[in-house]
Amino acid sequence: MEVLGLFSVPTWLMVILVVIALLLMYTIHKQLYFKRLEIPGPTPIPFLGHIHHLIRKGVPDMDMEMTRKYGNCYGTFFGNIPQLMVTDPEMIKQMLVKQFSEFTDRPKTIRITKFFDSAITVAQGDHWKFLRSTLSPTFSSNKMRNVTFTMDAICCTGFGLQVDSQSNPDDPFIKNAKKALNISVGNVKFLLAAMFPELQTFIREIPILDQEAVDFFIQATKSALAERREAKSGSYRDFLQLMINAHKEEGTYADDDEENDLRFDAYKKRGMTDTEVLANAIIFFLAAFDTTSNLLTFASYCLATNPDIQDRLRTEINEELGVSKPTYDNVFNLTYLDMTVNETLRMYSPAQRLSRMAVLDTTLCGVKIPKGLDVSVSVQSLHYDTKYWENPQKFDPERFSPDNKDRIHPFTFLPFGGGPRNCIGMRLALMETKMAIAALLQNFRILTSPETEIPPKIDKRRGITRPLNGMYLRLEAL
Ligand code: HEM
Repeated sequence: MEVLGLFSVPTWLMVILVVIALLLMYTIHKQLYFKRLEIPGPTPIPFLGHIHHLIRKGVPDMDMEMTRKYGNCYGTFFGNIPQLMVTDPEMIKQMLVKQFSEFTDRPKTIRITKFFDSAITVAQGDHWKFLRSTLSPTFSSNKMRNVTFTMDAICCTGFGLQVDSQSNPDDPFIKNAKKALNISVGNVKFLLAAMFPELQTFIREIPILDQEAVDFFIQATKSALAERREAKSGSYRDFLQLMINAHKEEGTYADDDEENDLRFDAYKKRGMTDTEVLANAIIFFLAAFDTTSNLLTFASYCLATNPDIQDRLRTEINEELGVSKPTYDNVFNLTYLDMTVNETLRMYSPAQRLSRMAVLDTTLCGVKIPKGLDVSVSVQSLHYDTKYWENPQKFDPERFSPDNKDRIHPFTFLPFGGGPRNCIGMRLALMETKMAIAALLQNFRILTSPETEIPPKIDKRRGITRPLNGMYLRLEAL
């Protein structure tokens, strides 16, 4: 093929060059998104955006570095998908609470599977509203009074199954929970979806969760469901039963394939489908297990490395509880325990980001936000910002004392998110963690060992803050 009559290029080469040029124009157009909105941010790499930073540094470190460089509101790219990062407390309050109706949904940056579209964490609009109002009663204080420690509690509140995580670390529930959460982003379909978001309509399944483990939970929940339906007894009081009741009450049980009316009333009428029951049972389990167990791990580490704080906490527990077992009611009266858990959540927040999506064109404190934009909050940047926390690297429960608590700048401490779409399991998580710490300190002294990593290295490639090399501590019986 002649080019401008000057030289000739083989047709196949010409086609390749044109395709490359078109692809470059595509990615440049996508990545000029924040320039068009006049929002600052680091220069993205064509197609990858800032994925390379995420892989190299992990979410918390990347967010902190970028916040230092670009301030409280800047744009980044996950592939070609724009993400607005916000750490301004006023903007966060507007988005999570005051303008909630404009930010009701989480972004579906990458659609994992159709199956998980039915999960409360992912569901949108009226569908989410229906799921949230159906599932919320599970976490009433009466329910909380009847449960015990993390894995057992979640299996018990969620599935009505007996799991003994304390004495059997090989329990299939534990093994599969750990496996399911080994989320991998180095997957070709996942990267393609990030580079060409439009392809997501065609790429229906992006298996970033371990499918074998997900199948394990699907089977476990199906058996629990079948058992309930056969037994027809009203003795179960967990959330699986609540979900089953949700469609029994209304009588009109919908087919999973049926196209449902998106109005809230229509959802209420049709009750929950089998897929919704299954997806939510699994999501509750996954959302609950790793977060709570890591909070407990880091709380134990903080107490082991701060023996004076541990002694003061034990004194409070002994004075208030004596030899009584920790319960829902008595642990929530322990002020210093609350301060210690909050400070652990500040330093080692299991959740690293909160995300919302604009459901319409709007503005947030004067910043123009187009419909569909992912707006994310970096929890770690907020929790370590020297503007709000003096000497943030220091473990200091006094920050949360009754005297100091009121001085904490609102919307700078967000371990459980905020607004109507905050963590539905917050009370359960706090109760389990506080009961576990109280029981531990009544019976043991928590000590470091020669293997304890101080400070612990954090696994940066996971969505949840956890120690990279496990946590080695010693327990000395009292
Ligand atoms: C220390 C433990 C936990 C932490 C730090 C934590 C943190 C969070 C955070 C930050 C969010 C996002 C909130 C937002 O976007 O504003 C969230 C959502 C959620 N959490 Fe938790 N969580 C914990 C334990 C649990 C437990 C025990 C359960 C259930 C048994 C649970 C179930 C959920 C669900 C279902 C959502 C989505 C809520 C919705 O979209 O309506 N979490 N959690």
